[in-house]
Amino acid sequence: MPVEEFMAGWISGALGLVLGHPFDTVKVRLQTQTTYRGITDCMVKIYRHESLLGFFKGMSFPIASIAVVNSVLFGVYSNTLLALTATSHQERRAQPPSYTHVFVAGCTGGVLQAYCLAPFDLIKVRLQNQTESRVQPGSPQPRYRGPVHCAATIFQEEGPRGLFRGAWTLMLRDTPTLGIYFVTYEGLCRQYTPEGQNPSSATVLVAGGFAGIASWVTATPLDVIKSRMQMDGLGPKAYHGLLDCMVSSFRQEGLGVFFRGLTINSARAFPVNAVTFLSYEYFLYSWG
Ligand SMILES: CN(C)C(=N)NCCC[C@H](N)C(=O)O
Repeated sequence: MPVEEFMAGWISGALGLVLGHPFDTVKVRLQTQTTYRGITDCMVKIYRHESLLGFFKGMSFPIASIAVVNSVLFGVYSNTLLALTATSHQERRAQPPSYTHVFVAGCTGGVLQAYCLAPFDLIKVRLQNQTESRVQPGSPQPRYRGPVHCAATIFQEEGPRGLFRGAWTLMLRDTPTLGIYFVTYEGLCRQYTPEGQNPSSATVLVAGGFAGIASWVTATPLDVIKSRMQMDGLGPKAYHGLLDCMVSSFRQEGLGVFFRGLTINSARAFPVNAVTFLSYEYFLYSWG
């Protein structure tokens, strides 16, 4: 099993993550809290109350976890394509796989990465939703002191299964959307690259960016529900499951609730995934 794909997936994921984390914090706040009037209001309030550090809350853990998550995604994707088409990454430019194979491989990567991502994502969302200031003396102590304390507290208060709160929704979100992610990337690369050649860096950047947007636009409705289910372990339970969360969010806030964070998700997706794909292709090319 080629391990380069796993390594390249890890490093490229980490680069994309640092770039996109401030956008991600704003998105999570907009999806789960009703105190903000929009993206600008949310950004101004975070900056005033929590300083620049507020945008980077909950980032240390994803940096560690991206090693697992992104390497699983790209490694499983590429190795599934290898199993389906018997072509390696280098051979695929001359013998491109069918879009059905690309979609199936993307979905397979999506299921497995969602399973690994679930506890890390839960901790990230809980930490991002703490609005207490770290820099103002005398302000109230946040519930979680950091990622390890957060994991231990969830384990104690909500049990081991608590660490997988929202995992099904995450899997439903990621399985088809990661198929869409890789199909969009492949489609755009093929469209703008002469047959048999490798795509240029500009093509990889644009195709990666649009792959990110296409997948996040389709992922946003379940992303909102996933974030709400993850926050539901705190205090009295508001939802009896995924369907109940969808129905009661719709009843209380209308159809628009499923598109909360869509703009910020798309704005974040372009640079993050442009950098992710560019560095992924670069590492595979230089190690190849
Ligand atoms: C729609 N979904 C779930 C994705 N496209 N997932 C792939 C993750 C890529 C990158 N780390 C990111 O966070 O955008």
